[in-house]
Amino acid sequence: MDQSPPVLPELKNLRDSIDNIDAAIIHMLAERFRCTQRVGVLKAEHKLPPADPARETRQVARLRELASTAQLDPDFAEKYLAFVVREVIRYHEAAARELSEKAG
Ligand SMILES: C=C(O[C@@H]1C=C(C(=O)O)C=C[C@H]1O)C(=O)O
Repeated sequence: MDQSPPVLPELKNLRDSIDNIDAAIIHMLAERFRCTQRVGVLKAEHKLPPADPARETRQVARLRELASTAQLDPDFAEKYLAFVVREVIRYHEAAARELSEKAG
């Protein structure tokens, strides 16, 4: 017999939406990383630095504004961006290393 407590229909509906939203976020992040991978290759080929702090400053301001409008904590939005950008820059550094190793 099923001993688990009954799950309220509203809880199940909310969890279904949460699962859909998480799936959408994963797909969007995958697309974002596809773009940034290509940016990393372009930067390596043109000897541009992996990080662009001026661009990041503009992105932080923009995301904080969007978060405020959407009633999301702007500090959380900024932390999210910093987390993602840190990973992107790691990839860009690796792309630059790979290219310079290939060039010998
Ligand atoms: C993707 C880029 O490289 C880095 C990563 C960024 C990002 O993930 O949004 C933004 C700026 C750069 O530090 C870029 O320069 O556009």
